[in-house]
Amino acid sequence: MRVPAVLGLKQEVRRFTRHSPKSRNHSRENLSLDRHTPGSANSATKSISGSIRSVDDEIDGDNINVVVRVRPLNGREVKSDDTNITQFPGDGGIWVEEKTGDKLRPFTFNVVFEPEASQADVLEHSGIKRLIEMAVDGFSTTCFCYGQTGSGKTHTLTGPPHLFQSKRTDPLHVDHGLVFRSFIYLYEQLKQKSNDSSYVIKASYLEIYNEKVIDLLNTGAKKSNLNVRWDKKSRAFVVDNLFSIECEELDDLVAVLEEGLKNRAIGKHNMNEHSSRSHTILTVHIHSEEKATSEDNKGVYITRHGKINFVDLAGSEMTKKTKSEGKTLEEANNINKSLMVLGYCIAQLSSQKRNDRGVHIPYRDSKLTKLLADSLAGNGVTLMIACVSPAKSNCSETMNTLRYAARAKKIKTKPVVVMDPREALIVSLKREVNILTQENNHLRQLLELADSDSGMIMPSENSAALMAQMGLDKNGSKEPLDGRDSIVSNGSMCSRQRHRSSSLHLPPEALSDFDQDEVLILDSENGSFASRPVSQRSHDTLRQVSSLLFIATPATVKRIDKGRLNELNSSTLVDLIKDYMSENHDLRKENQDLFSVRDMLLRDQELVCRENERLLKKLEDVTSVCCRSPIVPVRPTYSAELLTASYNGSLPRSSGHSGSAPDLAHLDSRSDSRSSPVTNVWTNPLNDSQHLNGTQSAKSPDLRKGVE
Ligand SMILES: Nc1ncnc2c1ncn2[C@@H]1O[C@H](COP(=O)(O)OP(=O)(O)OP(=O)(O)O)[C@@H](O)[C@H]1O
Repeated sequence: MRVPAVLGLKQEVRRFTRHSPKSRNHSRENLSLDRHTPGSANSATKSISGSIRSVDDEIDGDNINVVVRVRPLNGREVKSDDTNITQFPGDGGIWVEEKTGDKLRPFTFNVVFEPEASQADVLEHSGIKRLIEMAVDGFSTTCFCYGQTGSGKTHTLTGPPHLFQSKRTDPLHVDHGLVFRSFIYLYEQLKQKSNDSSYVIKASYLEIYNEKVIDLLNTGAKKSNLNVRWDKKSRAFVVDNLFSIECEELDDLVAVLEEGLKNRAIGKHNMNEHSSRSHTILTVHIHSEEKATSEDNKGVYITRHGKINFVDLAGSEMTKKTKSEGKTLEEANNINKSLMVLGYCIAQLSSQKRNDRGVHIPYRDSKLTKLLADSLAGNGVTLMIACVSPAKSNCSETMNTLRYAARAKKIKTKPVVVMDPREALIVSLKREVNILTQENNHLRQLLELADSDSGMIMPSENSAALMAQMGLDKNGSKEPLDGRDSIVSNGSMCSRQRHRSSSLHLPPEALSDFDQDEVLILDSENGSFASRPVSQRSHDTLRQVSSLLFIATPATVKRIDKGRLNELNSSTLVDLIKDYMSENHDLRKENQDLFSVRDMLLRDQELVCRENERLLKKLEDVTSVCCRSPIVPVRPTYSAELLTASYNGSLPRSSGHSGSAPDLAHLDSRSDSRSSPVTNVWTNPLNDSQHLNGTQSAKSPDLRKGVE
């Protein structure tokens, strides 16, 4: 479904699909994380015993969320009789046996996935779903996989290499990784959103190979090194000239993934047949536009720019073990160097000293850390998946990874919603106008300009004479007032004081009795002045108004001896009242100016909206002629198949797939496992007493060392 929508000021090529937000659980401009618990994830969590502690439940404020995935022993390790050194006590714990017979080293994370955990489990319980939801809501989010070479990072993110190598990818394959599954979840989310919102999805894919940034979607520019620079406006590092492909449908996004996987640098070494020789960052940008519904922002369209980065880091390597030589050795050195900088940044960010001033985080020391800077300690939300091998032969690497991960867990970020600056300004100005309008009303009340008997200035003999002298009618008004700004009624007339020391000719002693934050009210009975307090808030507001409209701020309020006002001569009183009248006039003008600012903003916005509508119509014409990026290859349609029902739920047996029939056997087995409480998920040997007493006895960890 494609419907033109009203947009902000972007001149980009856009296509729109309207979706409906059913529940917006995150406060949009809230800086802290909401604890969102998607029902499905939660119910699944409950059915799984053992070493899972869902991030959904346990998220630690705005700390980086860290989960660990332990891969199964691989063929080579099994062949060489390598042993498993990891144990899973439950509750996000993992124990590692550093030396045979030695005490176990305990670590705790948000979630630990045991070797039997499936790819679907990682989607359900890693917290990635919440990240996607937050990205849809305008947050900048990142999921990155970290670990030694061959520990399963690429497997976790994109699945085994053969998955996308065949001509026709099976969209229902159980081995599909987190990225593919997240794409489906993302489009499901968008589909559920209301008609009030429109979304544009764009994707870019880059790799950092030997410290060169290469666009994986722009094969024309053969491996040219893109420039990474600091962007003042977005206050982040950006890559110049990176291709960004608009993805109207799930298929487009999958095509981007395929294209990137095809072009990324893969090598072979002793520990991995398909080793990633570069770090890759796949970014999905989610531009959303929603009509504001709150009273304050009615009529305003709020644009948000959320994104989700999937970062597949190349694995750290012991070159002795991998037996790297020549080109592979050079790659390994570069990989290790950038990972070392990343590790150093993580250590600095997590250290207590960070709160001290002057702690330097060396983001600039590598392209990887530059591009991850915002995810690590900026305004984003981050999920780290630490991948480890359970094999004894990889013990030191596993310990290193877990130590890194434990450090990363301590890093705090400050998530914020990224809004279009212009729209953010409109929203904040509207809010300000609203506050000022209220404040003006409040001030009027304070000044008793509304219908009020007390403190009202009824022309007494004295004042009537004075007013006649000033050419005022008995209402104290010189000119007719418009309805909206009428601030004089029932013959009342008063004002607050402003800078008028020069125009007032009051004797100094007459000013001594008044507090600074008071206004003068002329008493109708005896023609004398009485003081009324002005709140601090009113003063603040006056200051705000002044700064908005460039009007001088009242600095102080004069002190006047009310008892001696009657002693003032009539010309002084005339001056005083004239001054109040001009003050009154100023107030009215201020009010008018505020209204015109608001009207101007609304008019401006209206124009922008119309212009956008026009551009959209044009774009509709253009996109109907050329609706696919030439970079993205045409591929079979996943969308119809996968989005008609949840990937994890039951899909219809008859599908609109143009190619071969989907592998429903996989699907069935998955559905079966879901419906049964006994899932094919990791089990916790320690929760299972039989297991405990049987072959796999868990040793008690050396708790004196403390949980990391
Ligand atoms: N959880 C798992 N279940 C089954 N096989 C796995 C799992 N994790 C990894 N593997 C297999 O182990 C091998 C190495 O995994 P992978 O290539 O993902 O490692 P990596 O950490 O990305 O390595 P590198 O850093 O060298 O790229 C692959 O054949 C992969 O399919």
